[in-house]
Amino acid sequence: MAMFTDIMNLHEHFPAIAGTIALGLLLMLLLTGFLSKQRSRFSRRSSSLPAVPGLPLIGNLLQLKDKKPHQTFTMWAETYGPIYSIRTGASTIVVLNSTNLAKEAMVTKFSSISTRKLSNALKILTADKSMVATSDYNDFHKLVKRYILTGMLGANAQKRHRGHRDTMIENILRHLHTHTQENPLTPVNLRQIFKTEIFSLALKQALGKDVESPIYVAELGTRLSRDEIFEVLVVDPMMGAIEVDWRDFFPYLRWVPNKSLEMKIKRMEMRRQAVMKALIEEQKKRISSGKELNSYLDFLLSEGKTLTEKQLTMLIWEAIIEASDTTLVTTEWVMYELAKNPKYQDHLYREIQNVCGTNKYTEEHLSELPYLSAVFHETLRRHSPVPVIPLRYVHEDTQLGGYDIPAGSEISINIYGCNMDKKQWAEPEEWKPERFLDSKYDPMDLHKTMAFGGGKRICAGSLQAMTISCTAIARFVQDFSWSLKQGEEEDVNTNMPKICNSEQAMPISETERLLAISARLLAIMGAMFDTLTAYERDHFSVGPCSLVSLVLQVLCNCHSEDHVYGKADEILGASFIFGDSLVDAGNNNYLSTLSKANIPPNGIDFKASGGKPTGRFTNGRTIGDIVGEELGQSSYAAPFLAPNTTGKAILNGVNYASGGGGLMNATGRIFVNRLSMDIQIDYFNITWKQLNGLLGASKAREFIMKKAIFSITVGANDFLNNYLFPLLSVGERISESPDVFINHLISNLRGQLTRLYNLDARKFVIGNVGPIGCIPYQKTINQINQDQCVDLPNKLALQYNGRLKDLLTELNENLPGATFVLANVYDLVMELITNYEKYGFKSASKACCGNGGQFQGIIPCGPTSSMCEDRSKYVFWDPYHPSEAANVIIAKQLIDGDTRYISPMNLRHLRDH
Ligand code: HEM
Repeated sequence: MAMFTDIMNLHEHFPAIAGTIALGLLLMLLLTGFLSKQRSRFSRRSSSLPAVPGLPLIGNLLQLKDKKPHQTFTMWAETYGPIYSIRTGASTIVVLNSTNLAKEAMVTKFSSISTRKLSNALKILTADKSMVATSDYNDFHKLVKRYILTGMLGANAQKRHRGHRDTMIENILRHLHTHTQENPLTPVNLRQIFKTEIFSLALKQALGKDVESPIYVAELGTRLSRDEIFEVLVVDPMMGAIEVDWRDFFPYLRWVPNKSLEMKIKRMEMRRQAVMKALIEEQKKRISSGKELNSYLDFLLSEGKTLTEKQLTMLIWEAIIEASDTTLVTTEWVMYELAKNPKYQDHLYREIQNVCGTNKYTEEHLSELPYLSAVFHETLRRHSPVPVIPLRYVHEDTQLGGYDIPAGSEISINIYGCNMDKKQWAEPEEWKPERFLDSKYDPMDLHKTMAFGGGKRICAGSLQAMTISCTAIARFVQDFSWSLKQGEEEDVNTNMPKICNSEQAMPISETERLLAISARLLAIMGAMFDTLTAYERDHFSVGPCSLVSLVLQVLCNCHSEDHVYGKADEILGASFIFGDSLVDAGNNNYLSTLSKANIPPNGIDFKASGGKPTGRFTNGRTIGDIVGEELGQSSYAAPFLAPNTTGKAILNGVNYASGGGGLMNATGRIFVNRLSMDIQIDYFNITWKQLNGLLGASKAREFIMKKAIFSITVGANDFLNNYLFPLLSVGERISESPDVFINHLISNLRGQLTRLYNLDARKFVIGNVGPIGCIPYQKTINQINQDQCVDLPNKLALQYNGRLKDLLTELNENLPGATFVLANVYDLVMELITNYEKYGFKSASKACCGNGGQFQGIIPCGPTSSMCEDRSKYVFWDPYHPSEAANVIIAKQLIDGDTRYISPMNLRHLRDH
């Protein structure tokens, strides 16, 4: 179902990808033979199954642009009937829109339609189906579904977790009361409070304990707060699940690499594994000390002896992520409807009063409150949090609704469509709880609608969802009166779930019960069931990761590094290069970013590419290239994100540097995308695992420790594109003094270097920040003279450099076996700028390539820039970066120079150390 989410994004970004589709069409023509075979097979066997007409090759993708897929499916059902087929790229999907057909697929024909179809991203995120919800229906599924029901979600297990639920409800109520007392006129952010508490419940049920203080995650080498853990375990995987991968639509293009996406997902997976491992290890210690709890982990450790460690981790994670969203979303919708309909709210309030009197509602009351149950089910019907069942795959020929459905088709069960079917529901658009008061419904039946699915794959958490949601609703209505902020009503009716920020939350009405509700209208992603929501769309930007770029990656860029300049006396094994645009060798080519250098005349002097741009932000080689070459490395360290940086290629080292990147994650936001140091190290973690696979654990360790140099060139952007750029970036300067900001930088760097040390790095060279007040950009915007530099940036650089020196001394003392070398780039570049003529330069103030102002320092280098005649005579290539000629001089000093510029030893010594 990530496909559906992809569709939405495809349409939002249509103009940007029009060219892509054109190229895609061409490519597809080559594959026509294959396609026609596929289609004829389908049509021969089910000739009369209605099909929604679409475009050649891409099928119905573009038609899904205006609305959410489940709404479009429902609209199509009016024309084509309750069962029809659509095509999304190369896949044929049979869409079911009525309860009878849904039941036929989920119950009667289950044995032929029980496998799951996952997107590429979901395959990685679910460890290839190692969870109840994403596994195929097989012995593993039966076993783990039994585990989750017995250990956590079944009726008996839920009794054992009663205390946690009561605590959760009391905490939420306490927050609401505090809010209304302290901020009686401000709307409350219900979602925020609920989210925190339900995450706490999920952790207690799954692991036995909430995260109360930051925990140390050994594999990430850092402590993470509870909020950060929520991001890693819940938010990131949900975002990852909806990442666009064109190869999901066109599986025959799976040979086309899409490495930046794969790495992004793998990084999420790696971080999630690391956090889960830390959480589980902590609880294992508790268990081995004899303290057992009623947690799912305790249960699995004693009962699930056949599970691998990875499976166990995935099952615990599943229990956390699946509890964290759908129940909250349903409850929020209920409160929205009650706030919108005071008549229904009063009805419910009176029912609760009649049954509970002055006592607080408890779970035991539910069977006596048919209206409460009706409110819950009507909300599930009208606002199903999982509007489309995760795609199922037909693995043997079958029939549905009398039509032949060939093996290989995908089945999409449109729950929303079933619940809006006019033949089954009178006025389905209306939210009318009383429809469920009809005597034909059993008040305690959990499955009055299809919202929880059906058959053998029916939702395992329905009991928990209903218990929590109904208790929360009853207590909210008992204690508060709820109303909507003016104007919200219309918003919701025209736009399905929409998320509002807290300023948009609704005001309270001043009644006795006092009200508090935010009008945050729900954004949902049912239990990883990748239905694109407003929330996801708000947070998700599709880059031009298109067929064009994918194909170009394969045909050009990725081969530009394929040369070997090899030397017989190969001494340095590998350089692992981290940093910013000063050393980026092309990673940003694979990102949707504004910081790119893969346009001419960048790279004009880069021999290995024949003068074509490679993504380096200079005319030739970077310092990293030159150092590797001089020290005998057999080929340049290739960009991590390049598709062919795999297999043995990584034995020459890998370059993780990214234009715009910094020590802080927020640095370089103005460029939209870039790899911060934290991400770069996460990526090295992936390389580390690959090296282990290639060489075996002990050889890999020796190779990394002895044969590899880790160079780090970073920090300038933290000043230029963060601290000194407060309006466009995060604006640290507004809230922090230079001392505090630099403290943060140093503490980040300490953590990052320690992480690399924990991943076996031993030989480090760290560049300090150059004289950033002397670059053509700064000189131009500050309108100073040729021989002047801007004071503040240089002062900040010097202050940081002083602290960096101390940090490296500290690490040299504290991390046994490691050598941290300081590259004094500041003094080196200053020397070049001050005495440029001595080094054969004609200018040290003007950019060779650029435009704007006295120093050509405003517009970066590109095809329309003016370019100097002799590139070897300029210290600066462009408004920010040194020329290759300057890089050569700097690199030579670092390799063989003395302690003025490189200390305590130069890089040749470091290599042989
Ligand atoms: C209102 C809240 C919820 C709704 C509407 C909902 C809906 C669904 C739906 C539609 C399915 C797919 C069924 C299928 O593929 O046929 C499902 C599966 C599942 N749900 Fe829920 N869910 C909710 C809450 C929860 C909670 C709170 C948990 C656990 C804490 C949970 C755990 C699961 C599991 C483990 C499965 C996989 C079952 C299987 O494949 O056999 N759900 N849910």
